[in-house]
Amino acid sequence: MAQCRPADGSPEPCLPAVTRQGYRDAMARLGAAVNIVTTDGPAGRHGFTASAVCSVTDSPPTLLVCLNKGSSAAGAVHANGVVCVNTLAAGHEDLSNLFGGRTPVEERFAAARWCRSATGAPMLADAVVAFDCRIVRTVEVGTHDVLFCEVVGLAEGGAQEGLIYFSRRYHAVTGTS
Ligand SMILES: NC(=O)C1=CN([C@@H]2O[C@H](COP(=O)(O)OP(=O)(O)OC[C@H]3O[C@@H](n4cnc5c(N)ncnc54)[C@H](O)[C@@H]3O)[C@@H](O)[C@H]2O)C=CC1
Ligand SMILES: Cc1cc2nc3c(=O)[nH]c(=O)nc-3n(C[C@H](O)[C@H](O)[C@H](O)COP(=O)(O)O)c2cc1C
Repeated sequence: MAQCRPADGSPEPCLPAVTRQGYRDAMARLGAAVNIVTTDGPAGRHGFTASAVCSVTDSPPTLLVCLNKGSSAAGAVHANGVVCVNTLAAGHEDLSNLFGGRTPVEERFAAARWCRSATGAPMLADAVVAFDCRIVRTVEVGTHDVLFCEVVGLAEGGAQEGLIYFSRRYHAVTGTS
């Protein structure tokens, strides 16, 4: 790596200080699947786009979602206590941008077809895969809440191409050889 100096006993740090923008630029190089995380219940329907989603453990099946505390979806997600993580396919780029902010909730949902999952959270009809979840723990870290979500239902779709967000752009990836 260009910034890494040899370990020659020098007291200087090996890497420069990390700024917020530097961190974001670095994270832009870390490709990730794109998901729409939905919720419904007493606090109403909401949803947001999330790339910060990751598997935690398979026993019990648990994934995590990082949710910005300032998101308009945050109140509903916490109050309802359930989410459906809908993993997007190639062709869902516009839907991802709609759920990516500043669009009224009803406009977001009007742009796709949804089913009701067992928890009540909206499940995207043509998702690559959908994880129906109950939020079992929340940990606050800086600007975000890390939601630990126990998966109580699964639905696999038939899409052949997934969607990856890398270098601030969407890329279709194929699962067939
Ligand atoms: N984890 C998050 O909250 C993420 C938020 N976003 C938001 O979506 C919009 C478009 O994203 P980009 O074009 O990739 O722009 P960007 O240049 O702001 O972000 C580059 C990368 O940095 C990370 N990142 C961005 N904002 C972050 C935040 N507040 N907390 C933690 N990590 C963050 C993500 O990995 C993102 O792909 C931005 O407003 C960005 O803040 C995007 C990806 C993840
Ligand atoms: C590709 C992409 C990935 C995103 N990933 C996340 C994420 O992991 N966590 C998060 O809180 N926000 C993420 N966002 C931003 C939220 O989708 C957005 O802030 C959210 O919809 C709230 O906007 P609102 O307050 O206008 O509703 C992402 C946006 C895009 C476009």
